[in-house]
Amino acid sequence: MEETKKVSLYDNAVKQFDRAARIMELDRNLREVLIKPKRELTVNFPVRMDDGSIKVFTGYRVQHNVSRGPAKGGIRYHPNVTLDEVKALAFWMTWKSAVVDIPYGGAKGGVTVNPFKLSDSELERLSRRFFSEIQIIIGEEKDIPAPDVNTDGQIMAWWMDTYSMNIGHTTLGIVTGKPLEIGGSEGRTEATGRGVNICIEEAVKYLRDKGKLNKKDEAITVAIQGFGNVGSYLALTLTEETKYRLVAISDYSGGFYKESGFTAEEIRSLMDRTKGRKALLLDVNEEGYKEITNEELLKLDVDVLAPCALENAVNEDNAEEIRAKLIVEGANGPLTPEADEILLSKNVFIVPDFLANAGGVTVSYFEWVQGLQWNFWELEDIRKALHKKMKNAFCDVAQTMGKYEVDMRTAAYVRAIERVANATKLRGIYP
Ligand SMILES: NC(=O)C1=CN([C@@H]2O[C@H](COP(=O)(O)OP(=O)(O)OC[C@H]3O[C@@H](n4cnc5c(N)ncnc54)[C@H](O)[C@@H]3O)[C@@H](O)[C@H]2O)C=CC1
Ligand SMILES: O=C(O)CCC(=O)C(=O)O
Repeated sequence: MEETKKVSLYDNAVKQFDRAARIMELDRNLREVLIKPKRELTVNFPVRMDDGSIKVFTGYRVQHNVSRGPAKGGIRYHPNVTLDEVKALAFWMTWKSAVVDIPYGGAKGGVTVNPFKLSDSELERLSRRFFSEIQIIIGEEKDIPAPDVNTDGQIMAWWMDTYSMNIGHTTLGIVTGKPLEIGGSEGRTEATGRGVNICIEEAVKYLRDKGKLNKKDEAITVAIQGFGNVGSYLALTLTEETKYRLVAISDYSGGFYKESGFTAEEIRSLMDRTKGRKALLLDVNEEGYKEITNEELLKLDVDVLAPCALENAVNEDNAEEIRAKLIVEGANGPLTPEADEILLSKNVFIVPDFLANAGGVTVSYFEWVQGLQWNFWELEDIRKALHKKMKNAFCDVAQTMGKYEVDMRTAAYVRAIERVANATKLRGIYP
């Protein structure tokens, strides 16, 4: 039987880095320093199940780079989590923090588990045990976890409580994405989706200025894959503005198409009804919407496609059939390098993940600063500060595109690598 080689997400991420490294003529030794993760921790840990049996789970925390500040990044619970995936996600976190210029390095974590197969008490025991296991490398000035796929405010609360109990006092700065009642920040839950929205706005302006998007009075049509934290808040913020027509949404179970566009009220209602469950949109059984598959959604004739679910959604098998003019990556790694190449050759404008979805880590940074000071800000101030950060980063990267005549992903790497490389050299790690 022919053996198929599994594609490494981390190797794919390094390929993206290398394209930028070549263009900026990055020193080869410095490249070695910058691509390698600093620390990789694997933990196998027991959890008592409700029936009294013990199950051993595997989890990871990878700190990719800490030159510009503490390691920072979410932790996901998913059956397909591997060390390779977590390494790639940690790698992207480094460039994400750098491209929006917040003083963090990059980290990511994951537990290989299907959380929907656990009871609430099993989920709590797994969460608390896992967090204790990784406590040897985390800390409010060392490495600060946050939510990601299938982890939410409740899990952040358990993690914060576990760490605080273990060290003997409440430590708000150990985790971000916490509920408001226990030191969370206004605006964190919506932040990633809102940040993606800001990038769509800036990209539409950019394309209009360049004469590449000729729609004037008509609404911009959008399709969103994924209706979790990122996708649902992107949907909500877009439908609150008349300049967009959100025509398609989806989740793991499939999607809905609505030619006239979803209203904010409909999105709010879908969010309420799918909250805390597997987010199975199709269970909602809505009237007046057409059911579509995820593949159909990706190939819709829309102005903007926002993949906000998992990695590799757009790949060499479907990239040719993508019809959107603008792709704004809400998820981490939703396009394979092969898809990227095909789409660029078709002149599709792509706002890369580590810029497009940096709103989450930006407001996490605000939450961390507030938590360290025990002093909390108003929602309006958070939204304003987020908007400023995202817009500045977008414009900075757009300028770099012009300077080097490259695509936006490569330009974003160039800006991010410049910052991390400078920090590395200044600190003297590089001889
Ligand atoms: N939560 C955050 O603040 C941030 C998340 N991200 C990234 O955004 C992506 C989504 O994360 P969240 O929204 O937080 O996760 P989530 O767990 O809240 O939602 C994930 C969504 O994707 C859907 N989904 C899962 N597998 C799918 C498939 N095969 N096809 C279609 N839909 C599928 C799920 O049904 C759910 O609607 C991930 O790549 C994550 O790393 C990036 C930056 C920050
Ligand atoms: O909020 C954070 O610290 C990081 C969120 C995250 O994991 C990501 O941006 O991919």
